[in-house]
Amino acid sequence: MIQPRACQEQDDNLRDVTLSTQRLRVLPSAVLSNPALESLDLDRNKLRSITGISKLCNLKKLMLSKNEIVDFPSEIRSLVCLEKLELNQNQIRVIPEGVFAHLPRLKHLRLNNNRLSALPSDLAACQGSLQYLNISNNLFRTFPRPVLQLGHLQELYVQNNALRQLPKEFFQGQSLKMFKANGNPLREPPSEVCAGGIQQIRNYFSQLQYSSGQEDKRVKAMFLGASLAGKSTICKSLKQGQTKLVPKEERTVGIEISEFQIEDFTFLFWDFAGQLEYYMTHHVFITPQALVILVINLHMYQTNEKTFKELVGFWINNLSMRVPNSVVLPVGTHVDCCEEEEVEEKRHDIMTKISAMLTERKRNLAHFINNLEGSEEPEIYVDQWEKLKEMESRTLKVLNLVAVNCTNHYDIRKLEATILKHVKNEDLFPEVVRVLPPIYRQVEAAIIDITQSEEMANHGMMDLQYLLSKLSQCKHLASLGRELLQDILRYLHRIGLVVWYEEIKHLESTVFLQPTFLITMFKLLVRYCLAQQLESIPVDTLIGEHATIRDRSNWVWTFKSKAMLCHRAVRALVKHQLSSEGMRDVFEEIMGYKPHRGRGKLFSLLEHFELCLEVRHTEVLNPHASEFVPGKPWETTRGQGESWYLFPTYLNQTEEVSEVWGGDHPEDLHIRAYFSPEIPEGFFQRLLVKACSFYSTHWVAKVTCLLICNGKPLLIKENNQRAYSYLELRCRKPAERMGFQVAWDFLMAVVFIVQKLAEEWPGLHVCMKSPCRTAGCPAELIWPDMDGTNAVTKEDVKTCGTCRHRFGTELLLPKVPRKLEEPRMQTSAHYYVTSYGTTTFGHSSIHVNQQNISSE
Ligand SMILES: Nc1nc2c(ncn2[C@@H]2O[C@H](COP(=O)(O)OP(=O)(O)OP(=O)(O)O)[C@@H](O)[C@H]2O)c(=O)[nH]1
Repeated sequence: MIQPRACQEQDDNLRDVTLSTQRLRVLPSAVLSNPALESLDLDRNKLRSITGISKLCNLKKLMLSKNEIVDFPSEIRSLVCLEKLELNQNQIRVIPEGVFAHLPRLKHLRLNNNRLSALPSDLAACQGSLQYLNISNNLFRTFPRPVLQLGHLQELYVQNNALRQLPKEFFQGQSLKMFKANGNPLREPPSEVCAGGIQQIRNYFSQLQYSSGQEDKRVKAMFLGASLAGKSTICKSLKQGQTKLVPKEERTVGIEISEFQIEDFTFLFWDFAGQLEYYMTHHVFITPQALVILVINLHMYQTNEKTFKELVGFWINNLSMRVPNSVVLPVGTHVDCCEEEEVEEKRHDIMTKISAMLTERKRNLAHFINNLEGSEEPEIYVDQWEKLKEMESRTLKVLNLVAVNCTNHYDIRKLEATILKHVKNEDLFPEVVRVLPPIYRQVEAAIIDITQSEEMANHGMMDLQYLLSKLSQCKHLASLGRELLQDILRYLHRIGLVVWYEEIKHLESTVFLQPTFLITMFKLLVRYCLAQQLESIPVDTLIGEHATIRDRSNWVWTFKSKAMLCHRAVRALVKHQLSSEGMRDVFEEIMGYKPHRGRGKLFSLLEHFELCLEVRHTEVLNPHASEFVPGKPWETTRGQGESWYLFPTYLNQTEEVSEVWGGDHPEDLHIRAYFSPEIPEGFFQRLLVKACSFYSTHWVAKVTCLLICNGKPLLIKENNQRAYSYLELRCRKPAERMGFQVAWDFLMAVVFIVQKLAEEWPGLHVCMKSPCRTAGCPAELIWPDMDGTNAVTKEDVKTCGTCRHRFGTELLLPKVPRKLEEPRMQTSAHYYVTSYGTTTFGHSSIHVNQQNISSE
């Protein structure tokens, strides 16, 4: 029977009972007979009702998250002392009137992940007490009116509903400190404004007091597809309203951006280069809420799996992972080079294969969900189950393929009409129309004037303060303050018109008025044939950087063998490339003014987007290293020689890591992170950058990486095969029992870096498994949820369902057995990476800022 953890040990006055994850269907009578109870945690059970709870009239906290409640339990009205109520992740549709009127002390209410579309009006009775309300992931179409009266509310979460509008009255009070509304088709204020936070929303509404809002109809269209598909041709033809054939030699480098009008819609076209080398920057530029135009050269297309994968499948997979809610319009070009039936046959083949891909994705997700539901303990997989369910609800909308001959004016007009028809469809694009205060448009127009003016430098970079003074010179913008300008820039950044990375310290006061230049910066170091570029740096450029031909040879050697470049090499390379593109004048601006000092804007960008990593590259002992004196702070010696940067994209060897690791051993602690549908392009390289910033002793290679922590090695290997993509993590089996804690902490830290990174691909499913330790046994153990509140698993021994061998749990999972004499821990150890640089192990955490580690 049930073993209520706390109840077992309870004395008569027990006030706090935890009964989570017990598969309860009814409340145990032992609990109901304890009226002194103040806190009852019933998370993750199978409760449909909580009959009898009204007896617990002293209850202050009631947690019922992740149960099977459909009808709101009205008995809660008797719990008049209640301060905290959690009913999230149930199936509640309606909350009756007459419950909250009796809960005047309620401070904290979680109702997220239910099916609510309204709140009862008596919720207003909690206005003196309620501070936290979460109604995210429900079905609200309008903002619930009772919330307007909650004058003490400090946190409100309404994400992932169907809200179109937020009421300005709600933002008039000053108590609100946290508000999240992403995932709603908001027009007023638009999501891009809401993303700026409460103050930006308040400013937005106060602007609307002076003049009424204007409708802005704007669409970002991204042209994706393989090289030479015809992306630039379509983009330019649509822009100019006539056929505009692009010569073959004029390949797109990086991304090109252009803006134009069709009727009253403003289109921002992002034309992505099709060459593989640029895929590394896609995570920066492929953003949600855009119309994706997937361009396919029908002449090149063959009705076989291989060309489908290359020209279409690759993109569909990437879009499903990165922007799973997108609308995709496939456009087939070169129909003039095909027979009429051929076009039809290929169109049919492409559409059939795309829908087969989407069906397969759905089937895989359903299969994962079934696996979890059918497992022996489904309740320990609730988080994974929910994430899969959410993923299942998001799918690409792929429209019918339009076949065009780009040399034909009529076909271009036809394509234009099709695009317009789709963007006018509110079901497809609920967020196309945004209501904005007129000042937003005025600032935008003034910025466009500035960028087109004579005095504007080619690079389009401008200091924020200078921009403000320029804009203030415009007649109607004289009163524009810094805060409002920042709001508007944030908005323009989110819609893609300017680029302003305020979150990067080094760039917070630089606005890129022409985003194309930013892409020019990226492609200085993320490009095809970088080694040849390095080899061709002319002697006078080398001399300018105090380098010799011999240095250049060394740079080439280190780059080819280790994918590393030193600071001087980067400077010389960038100078050389800028000169050959006639942009030598921006060199100092982007690389910093003095050699060896100051890293310049380029590195801030590359590091922020995890494209490179500053590494140590010392081959000799350092005679200047400071002496370690026990009890005194020890400082690592910095500034020894030059900085080196690792560019994992260009790694091509694997031997070095294998040599240091010394080969796999059957005894190793061994786990796998499975990726579905596949490991995204650039994922592994970015993982290397992240993980190696945490662990400064590391060896890296093309598909493997070895990290060292406390002298212990951890190996990460990538295996990206179709339908079998995983990262393998290995540690040596510890010699004694307590060594497991250290090994699992290390593995877990990397697992959390993997999971954190995977969040950037909302359509990507990552599942952790431990293979059975019997040689040849194919069984794998799926890891339970790691939500920090539950012990990973209760047993100390696991039996393999296939080979029936029994193993100590610590060999398979991060569950380390307690020593017998050890007292029971109050809370289970938990781990998470809260932001880029913080990781928590059990009860302590470390903050990592690049390679500086400090404990908190
Ligand atoms: N005959 C014919 N030629 C086309 C058509 N569409 C594009 N082209 C030609 O195909 C070549 C490649 O077109 P682009 O528009 O440069 O292709 P892209 O997809 O931008 O290529 P990348 O810059 O490599 O990414 C150009 O020479 C175009 O003139 C078409 O429908 N018919």
